[in-house]
Amino acid sequence: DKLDEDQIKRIKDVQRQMIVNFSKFNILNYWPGVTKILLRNRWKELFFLRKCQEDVFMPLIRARKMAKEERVNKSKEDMKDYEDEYVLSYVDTLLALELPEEKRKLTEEEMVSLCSEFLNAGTDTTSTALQWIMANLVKYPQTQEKLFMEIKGVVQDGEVSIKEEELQKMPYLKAVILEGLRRHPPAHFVLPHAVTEDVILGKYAVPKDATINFMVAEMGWDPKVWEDPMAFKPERFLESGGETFDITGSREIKMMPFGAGRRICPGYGLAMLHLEYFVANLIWKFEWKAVDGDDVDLSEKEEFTVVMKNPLQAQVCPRLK
Ligand code: HEM
Repeated sequence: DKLDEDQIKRIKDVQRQMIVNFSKFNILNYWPGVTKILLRNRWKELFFLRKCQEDVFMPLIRARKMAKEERVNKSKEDMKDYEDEYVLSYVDTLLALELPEEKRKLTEEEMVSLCSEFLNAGTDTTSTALQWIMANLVKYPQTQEKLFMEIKGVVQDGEVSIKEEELQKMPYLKAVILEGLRRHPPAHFVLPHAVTEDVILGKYAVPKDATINFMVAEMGWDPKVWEDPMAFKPERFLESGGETFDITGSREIKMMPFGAGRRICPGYGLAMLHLEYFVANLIWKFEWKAVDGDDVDLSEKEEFTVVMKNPLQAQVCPRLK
């Protein structure tokens, strides 16, 4: 059932290749007819990587399909239901899916694309956000200290790791995460959207089917909405009189690191939980300091997400005796 280290490494390597080449391949979306001639070699590279992805994912998808068939047959033979004894995976949900309008199942190629999207969307985003947040906690030691003191007030001395329930008692932690997502949203744009009919939006006419997008990062940095927007100040999220900030934008949209509305990131709850859990534990267990003479460079670089141009380097000292 579980993947071995070698299989995990193969998935990681092929996904990493896709991510680091993402901007390079993105341009192929525009005028494919023209780029197929002008950027022939880039297309070749993309097809080669895609083939590698299929070689890695397809055997795993097929194995899952076979396991399901075997289970169904065994259930029939033994007149017993085995479904409860088995952990449902993302691939199982894809195998069961029937497209309602087209009345068909997904092809293996579509499943490979969805698995790839799910893996990248669910890991690269969160790890990028985590790195940006930790970089700010290294750059601003007073913020790190304030967070540590909050954690200390909630967690018993000597407790090895922080539990999920304890995170709910840490408003400053949540403010640090929100400020990280506002100041450094991993996605500076959402996925391409389209309007289903001609609309007038403000002063602009948006024709049916036109691709539209949102400038996620710029929204979070808008000086008309945020005071001193380029500064890292988690306190701004504590000033709302105890009301929790609505990250889904259902009341008002002041920032939208996960998008908003019907196509909002389906993993936002998990991502918030992961970020709170990792940041709290990393700060509870270690003191994070800048490497001597290093001022923590917050320059950006675009990959699949917008990452730190110079990845964080820090001195990490255990706090627990
Ligand atoms: C800090 C972490 C994350 C950030 C900043 C983030 C951000 C986003 C954004 C901006 C979108 C596009 C929304 C739109 O087009 O309107 C998106 C889509 C998506 N995200 Fe996340 N995400 C994060 C974590 C996750 C996690 C943990 C998962 C899964 C476990 C996930 C799965 C997805 C998927 C599958 C989509 C595509 C949804 C669709 O096509 O409608 N994301 N995410």
